[in-house]
Amino acid sequence: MSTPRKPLMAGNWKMNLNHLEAIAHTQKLAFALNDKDFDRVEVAVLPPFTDLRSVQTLVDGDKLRIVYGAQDLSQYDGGAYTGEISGAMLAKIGCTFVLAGHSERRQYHREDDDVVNAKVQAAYRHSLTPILCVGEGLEVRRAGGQVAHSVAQLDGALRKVGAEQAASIVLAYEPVWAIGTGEVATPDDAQEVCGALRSRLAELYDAEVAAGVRILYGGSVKSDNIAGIMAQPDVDGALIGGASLDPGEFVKICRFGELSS
Ligand SMILES: O=C(CO)COP(=O)(O)O
Repeated sequence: MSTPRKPLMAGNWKMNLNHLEAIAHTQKLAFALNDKDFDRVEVAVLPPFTDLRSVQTLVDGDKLRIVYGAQDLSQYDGGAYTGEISGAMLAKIGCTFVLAGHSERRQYHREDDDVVNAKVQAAYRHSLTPILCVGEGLEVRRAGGQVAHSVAQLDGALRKVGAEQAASIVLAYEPVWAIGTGEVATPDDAQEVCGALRSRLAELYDAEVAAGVRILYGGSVKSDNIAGIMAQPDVDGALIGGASLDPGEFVKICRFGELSS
């Protein structure tokens, strides 16, 4: 049976590329993508906040076939929260997606499941699609606790999130030990946790919700390791860090999304 889920390849630029560099990068990306026929994969970029206006201008002006989003949002909707960016601001600038619960936010900014849950709800209040990241560190992996850990993070983030909203979420399994390390999870590792996340969605909601949600893998994805990961039944795309900073390499990875659909 063919999957109804459109593959999604999302480039998380992290804290790289200023707004001028973002213009050059997006133009190269647009040229490479439009050069080929990418119909069956959704391509997203997640630039720093200060780049969003540049990216929006190019995407709108040139009708580019990419969508964009942010790497974080405030759990609050507005007011005296110095330094925060609200979901409303992101929606107004045309964001489709927003990351929630990335391990770097959990680790360096002490975001726990309650904060991640509040951010997921804030995203929905402003019609943004959360890309909810879960994944275990090395200690947990060595102890064999990767499924329990990732499922617990999913449960925490989806508290008070109804079926209609959950149906549109995107999940990303990003084992922390594989992020930026060159250590990529094996296709079986990726499938084990992505499959468990889908089963958990069926328990929390129903089979239809579970079957429709896209689940990405992230962690040292490159064009030479993505094929085996994309071949897994419960992997619907990738969240790409370092390799998304090279437009040629990113487009090559996106091509595997197209091929797998
Ligand atoms: O954290 C990631 C994407 O969100 C993965 O980063 P790398 O692809 O650089 O390992």
